[in-house]
Amino acid sequence: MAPQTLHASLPPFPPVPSAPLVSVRLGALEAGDPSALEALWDAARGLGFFYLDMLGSELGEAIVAEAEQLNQLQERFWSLPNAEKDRYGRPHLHDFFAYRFGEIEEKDENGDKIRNQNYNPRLCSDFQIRKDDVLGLTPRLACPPMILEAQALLASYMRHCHAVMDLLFMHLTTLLGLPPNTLLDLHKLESRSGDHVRFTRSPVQPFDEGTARRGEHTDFGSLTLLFNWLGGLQIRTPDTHQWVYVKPVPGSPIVNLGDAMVTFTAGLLRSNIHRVVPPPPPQDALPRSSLVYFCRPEDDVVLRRLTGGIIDDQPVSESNEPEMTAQEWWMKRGTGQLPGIFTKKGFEPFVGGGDVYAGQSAQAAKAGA
Ligand SMILES: O=C(O)CCC(=O)C(=O)O
Ligand SMILES: [Fe+2]
Repeated sequence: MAPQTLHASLPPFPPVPSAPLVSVRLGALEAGDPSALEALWDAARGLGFFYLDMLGSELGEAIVAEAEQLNQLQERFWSLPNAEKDRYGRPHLHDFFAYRFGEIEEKDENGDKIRNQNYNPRLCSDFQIRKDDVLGLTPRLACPPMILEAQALLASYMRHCHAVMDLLFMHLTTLLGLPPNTLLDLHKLESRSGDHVRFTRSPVQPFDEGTARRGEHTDFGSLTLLFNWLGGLQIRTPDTHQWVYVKPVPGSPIVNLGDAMVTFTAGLLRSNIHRVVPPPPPQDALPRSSLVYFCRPEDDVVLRRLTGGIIDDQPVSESNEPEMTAQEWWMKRGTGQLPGIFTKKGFEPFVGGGDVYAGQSAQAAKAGA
């Protein structure tokens, strides 16, 4: 039986224009169904986003059920007092794997930011739980007792999400004409990597263009598996350049490709820009959460184009940028040290002025996807 999800108990997603994501059935990918592979290939090159329909797959339905449980856990996490959450925040814990929050910037007469924990409402917040901590691959960062108590659930969820990633990597390797296991070998579950689960939270707030722009980003890992229950995620469509909502679909989380896949494939695959804004009415009266699994290349993988298959037919771009390992890349991108935006042409650092989107992406780096 299909797992129950929270969607049905929430106000409905309204009939606003929404992004044309195709739906790919996980069960069909597991069976190697050629039409599902074709849909995966088109989505990976076209929009870089698709729904992954979990229903009818044992693995998929387990993930949906676990995501609901983790969403209940994140409700409890978000209801902790701010002072308690701050114990697990930057900079005490880790520059990237930590609790982070944005605030409405109140300035004093000198233009200095007023820090008043009780007054300034917290804007979008997130909390990261590292795969290597949960699977015992690294000394564990401090975390609230409720997270430790959910160890079995988190470990199972991470293993299950990674199994989905493995399946996608296997098919994408074949579709790209690469030697067997090429992408799998760069993303082994038991190797150290920047994979993590993210809880995100946005309070009820009016739409604000400046805030929306600061959050525009591409994900800088390889593949992302995203559950959300209310609208608010928007992507900018490659053809019309319009921001459009992505409708949450029960049982069908969203998969999107990140910057590493663009680099590995010399621009064949797409990492599309996206952002989170308040949900469309009538969903805007509720705070919004999402649950994200980010899959990144193993820490010591050097980010450069792969050789083989149809990647070899791609033009060679002249770049003087120094090569980085995956770990250097996510650390720099995730902590705002490398503002910029990733496009088909590769990474474009923000140098100021000019492109209307460049300023947004400089700030987007702070969104730390
Ligand atoms: O909350 C969402 O729906 C998307 C979150 C996201 O894009 C991210 O955390 O990178
Ligand atoms: Fe994202």
